[in-house]
Amino acid sequence: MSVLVFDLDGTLVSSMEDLVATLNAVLEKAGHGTVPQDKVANMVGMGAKVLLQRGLDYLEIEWSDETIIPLYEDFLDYYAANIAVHTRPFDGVIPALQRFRADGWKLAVCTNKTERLTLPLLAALNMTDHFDAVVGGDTFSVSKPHAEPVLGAIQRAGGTLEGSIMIGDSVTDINAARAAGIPVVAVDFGYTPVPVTELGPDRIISHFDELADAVDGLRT
Ligand SMILES: O=C(O)COP(=O)(O)O
Ligand SMILES: [Mg+2]
Repeated sequence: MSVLVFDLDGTLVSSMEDLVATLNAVLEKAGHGTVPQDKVANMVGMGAKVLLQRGLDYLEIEWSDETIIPLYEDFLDYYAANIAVHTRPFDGVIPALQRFRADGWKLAVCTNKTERLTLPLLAALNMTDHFDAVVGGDTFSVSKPHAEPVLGAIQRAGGTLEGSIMIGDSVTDINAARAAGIPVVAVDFGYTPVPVTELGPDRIISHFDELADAVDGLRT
């Protein structure tokens, strides 16, 4: 059976407001000021530690692997306590997941968000049961754009590489899909500094209602 492998932030869920609130709460508490929301959209996709690093770079504050640690712990705590204040699945996501599953697809999440945040977020949004496997940024020793988490998600979902498709919102997802050797559908409403039209995905959709046609087009 083939697997649809979904990215999480910016693909399945609109999480920007909660990510911005968390990032800025942590930075402010440390006396570093805040980052505007439209800038944060370009910083998401490689997990919370990289988000903090990019936020500090934007504010021109020097950081080291060591000075990031307490900020990262604060981030995990604050975000865990405020994980779905504004975060919701994008329009059409849930019915699309239900339809694909009814059609015999296996479904997986492959995100660079750490498992410790991914699992509670999916639970808070009642989305856990839609998936046959959930892979986070720390499930394997490497994260997207490496192939391993994508391949691991397919394997854990009980599917085959053949016929499987990745759905994501950024270059990280597109490169991970390429590395795994599967086609990729990009959503154009996610979080990426470079528009997906410039990243060469196999298909682009603007709404989850378009995913079935995109998937059909990749299978014929
Ligand atoms: O940066 C993150 O926290 C994770 O982002 P992703 O779900 O788009 O992989
Ligand atoms: Mg994403």
